[in-house]
Amino acid sequence: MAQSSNLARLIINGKSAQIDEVREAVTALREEGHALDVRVTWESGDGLRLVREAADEGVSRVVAGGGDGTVNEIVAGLMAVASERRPALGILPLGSANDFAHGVGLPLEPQPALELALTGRVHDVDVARLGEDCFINMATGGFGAEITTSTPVALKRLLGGGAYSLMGMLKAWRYQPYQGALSWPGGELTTPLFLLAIGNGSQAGGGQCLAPAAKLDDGLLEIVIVRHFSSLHDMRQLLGEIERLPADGEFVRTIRASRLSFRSDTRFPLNLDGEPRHLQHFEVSLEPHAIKLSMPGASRLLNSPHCP
Ligand SMILES: Nc1ncnc2c1ncn2[C@@H]1O[C@H](COP(=O)(O)OP(=O)(O)OP(=O)(O)O)[C@@H](O)[C@H]1O
Ligand SMILES: [Mg+2]
Repeated sequence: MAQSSNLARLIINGKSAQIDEVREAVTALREEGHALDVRVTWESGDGLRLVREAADEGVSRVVAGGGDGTVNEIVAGLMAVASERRPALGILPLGSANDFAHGVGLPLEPQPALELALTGRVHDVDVARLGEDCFINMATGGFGAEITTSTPVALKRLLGGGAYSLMGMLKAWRYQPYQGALSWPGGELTTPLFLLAIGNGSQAGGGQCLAPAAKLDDGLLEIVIVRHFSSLHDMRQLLGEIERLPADGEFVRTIRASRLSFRSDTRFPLNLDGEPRHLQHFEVSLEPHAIKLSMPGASRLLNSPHCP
């Protein structure tokens, strides 16, 4: 069935299904006349199936209710639907970090968030494919994967402590660099890696803005490659470079490319929109303008933002 309807469907993580403000927001939008129905996930994989069902039933807009992991699964579900039948996407942020929602500049209160998800203007945004997975926000690897899976509070404390505490923690963790061979259109690099961030969106790890120039609609990924270091002196230099993100620094290299190929000597820890993976080899490519996302026109993640 073609998606000509005004049917909207909220697919919500079961963890958040009984929150009073969420129930009130759904009721309020129905009272405004929106045809909104709700499906609840129980476990991993449900989001994928529920998106497929929504598309088969002619739903025109799917709202992902949950954290970054839920958004990731709903996006993967949308990407599995043929583009001409693919519903648009709205987001009701209900996670602990909500990095994608923060980056986009979505409202975080359930009622305004659901209102925007259903009624906002849609913008075509890119989606990254990494093997069988997708990500819409950011993939982080190496130490980046570790920090984006730790809690925002622990991370803030750690980074707030500066180079000395970070060095101590790396020693305590016995952090070993991963040898990475990277190539992209126009360049290649083989280096011991401390951190890799591949941004379609800009922030991960509970507010860490690792790819500040990334845009969702420019057909490019902002890729930040951080080389490993061995002394406190090097680490200070590295932290300084991370602040500035030079194109070709001593430790930090920042690239904008539509694809990236990566190979390591062991399985490399990766985190895709908050979902952990371990891969020795991967290819990332971008599918331009793959999803219609309901978002503020003035979002700083749009290449050509426009006010409503
Ligand atoms: N009913 C449920 N209870 C618990 N977990 C669920 C349920 N339904 C789905 N999941 C799992 O929850 C994960 C997604 O969680 P999500 O990212 O939405 O929340 P979060 O981790 O709390 O938020 P954030 O990523 O912002 O910290 C997925 O891996 C999914 O498999
Ligand atoms: Mg981009």
